[in-house]
Order: sequence, then C-alpha cells, then structure tokens
Amino acid sequence: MGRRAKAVMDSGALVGDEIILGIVRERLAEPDAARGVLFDGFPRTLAQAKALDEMVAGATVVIRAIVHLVLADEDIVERLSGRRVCAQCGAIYHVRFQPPTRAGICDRCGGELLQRDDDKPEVIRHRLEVYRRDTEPLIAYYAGRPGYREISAVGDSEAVSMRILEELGEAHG
Ligand SMILES: Nc1ncnc2c1ncn2[C@@H]1O[C@H](COP(=O)(O)OP(=O)(O)O)[C@@H](O)[C@H]1O
Ligand SMILES: [Zn+2]
Repeated sequence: MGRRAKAVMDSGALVGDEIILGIVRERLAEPDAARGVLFDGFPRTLAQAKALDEMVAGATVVIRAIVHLVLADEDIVERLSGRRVCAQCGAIYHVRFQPPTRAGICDRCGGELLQRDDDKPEVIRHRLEVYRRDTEPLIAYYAGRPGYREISAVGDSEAVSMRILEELGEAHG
C-alpha cells in the first residue's frame, strides 16, 4: 500500500474510490476468485456499490448475500480503542476481551503490541462520522435486495461468526 494511502487510512478517512476499485478489479481477475469471493469492508461508498453492480452485470456471477453487521457506537468505540496489533507478526489482541499474557507483548512472537493510528479516540470519532456520511447510505441501496440481511454483531467473534454462518446456511443450505 502506498504511503499516501497509509496517511489517508491513519486519518480515518476513506481511500479514494478509484484506488479501491483498482485493487478489487485486480484481485477479482486472479484465478481463485472464480470460486467465489467474500468482501470485508467493500463496498463502502455508493460509487463503489454502483461500480460493483456494473462488474456483476458484465459477468456470470451473482451477489448471493449482503451482510449488514449491526453494533452500537459505544461498543464499536470500545472494540477499536482496545485493539492492539503485534508490530512483528500482525497478531491482534484486545486489552479487555483478548489480553496478551504480558501487557504490551505478543504471546506468539514476543513482539511489541501497538495501537493502530486509526484506533486512537479522536480518529475513531472521525471514522464514525465518515461511516454516517459515506457508508450508511448503502443500507438503503441494498435493503430491498434478495440476500440482504441485518445481523447483530453483539458478542465475541466466535458468537458473531456462528450467527453469520447460521443465517447464510438457512437461506442457501
Ligand atoms: N472500501 C473501502 N473504501 C475506501 N477505503 C477503504 C475501504 N476499505 C478499507 N479502506 C481504508 O482502509 C482503512 C482500514 O480499513 P478497515 O476495514 O477499518 O480495516 P480492518 O478491517 O483492518 O479493521 C479504512 O479506514 C479506509 O481508510
Ligand atoms: Zn507477534
């Protein structure tokens, strides 16, 4: 990822649509994408969603499911602000929900645990504003479609994964 994109991400803003769409198009062109794909964090703007619809319209693929994970702002802030990432191996911890054995030290490799710049409180607030303005409109864009689902993101990652799998299994066997 370029230095400019990193600066944008650290500030809590979104990377430009053309950059994101370029990354997505490139990845979709790889052979393994033919087996199906799961996007996490894409699309995040109306322009991205419309571009995705155009890609789908020109290909023999369908959007099978659209998952809207719902969580209160206060829980989002708690999860993000407590997240710590190992500078050496990338392992992810949480100061409250998944603390390392020794504070600030990675259990796996002994590396130093750091906070992402965009997980600092003032940046989290900005990310939520950007979400309200640029991403929340996607709910109305997708809500009437087959496969659209709202799923509660309350609980630990295992509980949420189970909930998502159950929801998807129910509709697609
Ligand atoms: N679809 C997207 N459109 C624009 N920017 C994006 C998109 N996905 C990720 N980004 C950029 O990357 C940053 C980190 O993405 P995020 O999904 O929060 O990471 P993670 O999944 O690691 O928590 C975002 O704040 C944004 O700057
Ligand atoms: Zn580590």
